[in-house]
Amino acid sequence: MDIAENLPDRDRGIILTLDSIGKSYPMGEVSVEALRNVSLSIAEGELVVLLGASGSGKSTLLNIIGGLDTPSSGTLLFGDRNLSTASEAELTEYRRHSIGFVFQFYNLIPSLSALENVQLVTDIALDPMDAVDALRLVGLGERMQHFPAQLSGGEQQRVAIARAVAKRPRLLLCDEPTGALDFQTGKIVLEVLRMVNAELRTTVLLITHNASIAGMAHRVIRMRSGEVSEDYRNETRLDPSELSW
Ligand SMILES: Nc1ncnc2c1ncn2[C@@H]1O[C@H](COP(=O)(O)OP(=O)(O)OP(=O)(O)O)[C@@H](O)[C@H]1O
Repeated sequence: MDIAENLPDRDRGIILTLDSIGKSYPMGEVSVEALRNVSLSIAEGELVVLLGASGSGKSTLLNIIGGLDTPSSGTLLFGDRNLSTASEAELTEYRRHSIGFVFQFYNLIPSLSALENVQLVTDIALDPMDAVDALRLVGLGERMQHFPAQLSGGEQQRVAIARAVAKRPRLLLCDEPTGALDFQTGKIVLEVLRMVNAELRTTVLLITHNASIAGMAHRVIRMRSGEVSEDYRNETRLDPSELSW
């Protein structure tokens, strides 16, 4: 199957290639095999939802893709750059410039305003967006001077998304971005991610245990016991407002 099918022509390159990725954690006498023989590639511009039950290996995979952890075996390419043999310094540079992270808990600095939280990143990025533009993009143009405690959970997550996209990463990695949010607020955050993917053309990999979210993806990958158990494209995508759980 052409994994870039339905994508605009300019987005048909492969951004990420995983070949037989394995990850084991030594635990005394035994070791936990968190990932086994994971092979897949992701096309530039795709919005991929990675599903799986707790313990299936989703976060481990995301951490390896994001350069936060290294595989025990196999090869990981970002474009044609081999990350499985990269040094710590190279991985730091990769994380800093190529990857945006959004986690379940927003990790904002409480003593800084929304704008200052985003500026922390734009101050050190190579070719950042204007921090004000990033906050307007996520619909927070009117709340920029607010501190995290003055914002709702959904608004704080939108600040976190603005912070992640402001450095113009090629890949946005989201680990349970709606996990701490109620249904309606979660859908607003998912709409922001859909819009970032559509308008900025940022490749998005979103991991969740919530199978309902799969409907908004170009492509769905399901993990079970450290392996890819399913990998398919949605013929028709749902708008986040049409999702229900
Ligand atoms: N640092 C670690 N040391 C030992 N075992 C680990 C470590 N990190 C993860 N594991 C194990 O690897 C397996 C996969 O964990 P992982 O966190 O990737 O799953 P997950 O699908 O993201 O789960 P969840 O949805 O609960 O976050 C689990 O069995 C977990 O206990």
